[in-house]
Amino acid sequence: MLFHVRMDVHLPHDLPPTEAAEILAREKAYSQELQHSGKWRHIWRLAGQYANYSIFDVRDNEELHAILSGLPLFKFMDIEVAPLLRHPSSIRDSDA
Ligand SMILES: O=C(O)CC1=CCC(=O)O1
Repeated sequence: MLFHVRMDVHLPHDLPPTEAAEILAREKAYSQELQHSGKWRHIWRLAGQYANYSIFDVRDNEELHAILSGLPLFKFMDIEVAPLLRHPSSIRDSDA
């Protein structure tokens, strides 16, 4: 199942820089591992915002929830999820 996910990051201003750097490094590694696995299909920065649009390709809602709640930045994020399905007017044969 494909999901469109928006993540807005709100790092506390009083988070010590070393702690922030450590969390961001873990976030990057976690994200890149899932991108290599094919589950995290796309990640795009929203220009001018500490936010991203991502596309996930996962088995079901439960797997998506497990992935999102495992994000090292999870407690600092607002997350919006939209399930996707093929549009009847799409000219594409697949979602690749
Ligand atoms: O910077 C972000 O948008 C948050 C984030 C998610 C995965 C990642 O590497 O950073």
